[in-house]
Amino acid sequence: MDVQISNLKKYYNDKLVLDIDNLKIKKGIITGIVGPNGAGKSTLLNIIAGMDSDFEGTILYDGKSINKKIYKEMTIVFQKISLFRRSVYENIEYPLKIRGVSKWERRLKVENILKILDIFDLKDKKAHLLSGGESQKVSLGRALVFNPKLLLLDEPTSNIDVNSTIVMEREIVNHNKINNATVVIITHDFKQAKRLCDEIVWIERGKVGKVDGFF
Ligand SMILES: Nc1ncnc2c1ncn2[C@@H]1O[C@H](COP(=O)(O)OP(=O)(O)OP(=O)(O)O)[C@@H](O)[C@H]1O
Repeated sequence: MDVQISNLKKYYNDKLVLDIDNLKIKKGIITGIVGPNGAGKSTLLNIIAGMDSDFEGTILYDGKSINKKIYKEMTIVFQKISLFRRSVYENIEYPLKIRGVSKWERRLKVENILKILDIFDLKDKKAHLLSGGESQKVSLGRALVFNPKLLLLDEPTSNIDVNSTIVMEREIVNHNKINNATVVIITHDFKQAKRLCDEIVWIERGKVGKVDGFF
């Protein structure tokens, strides 16, 4: 899925926090969004995710305005993780449940995700008892489990140790390659951006800037 952003303006209490004339997120690649604190990166990702409709301008997904079908084909992993007060298994199973996937197929998919993200031992643990890093891994699992066409990630490895970062990055890239999925990732880690991303968008004071010579 590609995303075309045109004439986007977003205000918080009369303050213009996003002002983007034209930005295209290309289909089937990993796009990194980088820039200083408070630049508007999370605000932009939330708008793309359809979580915030209070803006001026247009966002088109494969040329269409947001609708229920498009909404079901994408997901966002927030910077501030919000999991249900249920088991890790139930949290990861949820997106499949609401999409009408059968019970046996849900089990297959959830167990596969638990294995590939190396969190099988957390399966029965209550999500509100997880550490920050464990929660981030479960959140990525909950996002990957239904093979979203558009995966939006807001600093997904900010609390993650080196080995788990390798595992998470591997699965983000696998998802992109195997499913030809579009991935957008906000990161403050330039090395991570270089490792993962095919393109970089630099955001500063709500505007898209130049990134010549990044790679
Ligand atoms: N709910 C809100 N109400 C008012 N202002 C907000 C709100 N959310 C964000 N802002 C402001 O909008 C601007 C952009 O914030 P945003 O979180 O998008 O930045 P960011 O680039 O993601 O920053 P960081 O790198 O620190 O996560 C900031 O000035 C922030 O203070």
